[in-house]
Amino acid sequence: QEVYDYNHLPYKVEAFSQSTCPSNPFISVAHIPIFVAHQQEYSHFLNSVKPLEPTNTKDEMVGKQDSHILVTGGTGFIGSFTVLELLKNGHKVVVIDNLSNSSTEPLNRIKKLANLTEDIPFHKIDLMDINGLISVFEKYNFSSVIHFAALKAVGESSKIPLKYYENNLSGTINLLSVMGQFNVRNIVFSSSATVYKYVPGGPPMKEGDDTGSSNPYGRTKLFMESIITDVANSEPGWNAVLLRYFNPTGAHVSGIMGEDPLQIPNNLMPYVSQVAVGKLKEVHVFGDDYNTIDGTGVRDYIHVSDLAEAHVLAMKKFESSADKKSNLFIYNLGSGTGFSVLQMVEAMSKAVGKEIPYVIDPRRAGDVDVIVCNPSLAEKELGFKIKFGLDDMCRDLWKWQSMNPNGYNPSQ
Ligand SMILES: O=c1ccn([C@@H]2O[C@H](COP(=O)(O)OP(=O)(O)O[C@H]3O[C@H](CO)[C@H](O)[C@H](O)[C@H]3O)[C@@H](O)[C@H]2O)c(=O)[nH]1
Repeated sequence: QEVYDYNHLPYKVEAFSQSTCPSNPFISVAHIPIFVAHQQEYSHFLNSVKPLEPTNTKDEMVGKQDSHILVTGGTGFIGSFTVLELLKNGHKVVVIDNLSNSSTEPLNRIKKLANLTEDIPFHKIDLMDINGLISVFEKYNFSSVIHFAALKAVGESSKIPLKYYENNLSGTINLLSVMGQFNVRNIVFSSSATVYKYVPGGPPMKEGDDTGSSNPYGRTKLFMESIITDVANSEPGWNAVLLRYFNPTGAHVSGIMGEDPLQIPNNLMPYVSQVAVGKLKEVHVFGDDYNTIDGTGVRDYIHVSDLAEAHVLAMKKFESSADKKSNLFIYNLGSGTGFSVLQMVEAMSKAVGKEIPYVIDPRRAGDVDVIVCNPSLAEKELGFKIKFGLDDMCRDLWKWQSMNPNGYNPSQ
C-alpha cells in the first residue's frame, strides 16, 4: 500500500465527482487517498481519473509560495484585532468573511496601523459555500486557520435556533472538511465562557469544569468545540486550540478600530459607550438584586487587544515539538477579576469625564450573578498576561466611540 499526501496528488476523480455529488465536489476529492490505497478494489474508479487541469494563472497563484494563516470572520470585532496582531508579528494573513455583520472597513484601518503597502487579501465567502471555500484553499498555502466566523447574538439565537445551528455547525464542518482535504490541520477556535455550566456564586471557571450552556448560541459553541475535538482526535496531524473568551471590550489604543454593532447593542459596554456619545438615552441595568457587591451582575472583562495577542501565542502550540503531550488545548481568556455593571458604568463615566445616566430594570432572562475565570492555565502554558486594565479598556473604548460615533460607517 502506498500513502499519498493530498497536496501532492496530481489527480482528481472527475466522473465520480460530477455524477455522485454535484453540490459538494469535496466529498469525491477527499476519497482519493482511499481509492489509491485500495487500487485493486477500486480500479474501475481509477479508470476515470484524469490529470488535474491548472485552474489558476501564475498571478493568481502568487500567494501559494508563502505560508498564510486563514482567518474566518476576520472583519468582525475580535477577528479584525487578531488580524492586526498577526500582521504585527510578521504572519501573512488571508481573511474570509460573509460580511453579514461587518464591513471591509476594518481591513483599511488594519492596513494603516500595520503600515502595509498592499491590501490584506480578502475574500467575501460564506462558510456554507463549500466551493467558495475550496477555491480559497486552492489559491493559498495555509499553515493554520483561526476560526471566528459565526452568528453570536444570545437573544436572537433563542428566536431562530435552526439558523444558528445550521450556520455555526455546518460552517465549522465545511471548514474542517476542506482543511482536511488540503492537509491544513492546525486550528484555533474562537469559543466562549458561555460553554460553562453555571455554578451559583460564580467560582472562577477552570478549563476542566463542567460544560452546558443555557441558550442555543452557547450550545452551538459547545458543539463546535466538540466537533473540533473529535476531528483532532480522529487521526494524527491535527492540532486544535480552543480559546474561551470571557467579556471582550475596549478598542485600539489609537481609537481607529473598535466594536461596531450594526444594531442597538445587546452587550453592556457598547451600549454604555453609545449612551456616553449621546446615541442612546440611558443605560438599562438588568437587575440590582443579585448576590454581588452592589446587586448588579459581575463579569470578567478583557481588553480586545489582549485577547488578540492570545491568538498569536496560541499559534505557537502548532510550532513547538517539545510540547507534544497533547494536540488539543483549551484556555480561558479573561483577567480573573470581576466587575459589576455599576462599576463598569462608573469606570466609563470616569474615562468620559461626565456621569453616564442609567436606570435599574428587571433582570434579563438567562443572566446569572457572577461569571469570572481562572486565567492561570493560559498564563502558564501560553505565557499570556493581561496588559490592559479596566481604565485602559474604558479609555480606549471612549476614544473609539468619540472618534467614530457611527462606527466604521460615517454615513449612518
Ligand atoms: O444593556 C445591558 C447589557 C448588559 N447588562 C448586564 O451586563 C452584564 C454583561 O452583559 P453582556 O451582555 O455584556 O455580556 P454577557 O456576560 O451576558 O455575555 C457575553 O459573555 C458571555 C460569556 O460570559 C458570552 O460570550 C456572550 O456571548 C457574551 O455576549 C450582565 O450582567 C448583564 O445583565 C446590562 O445591565 N445592561
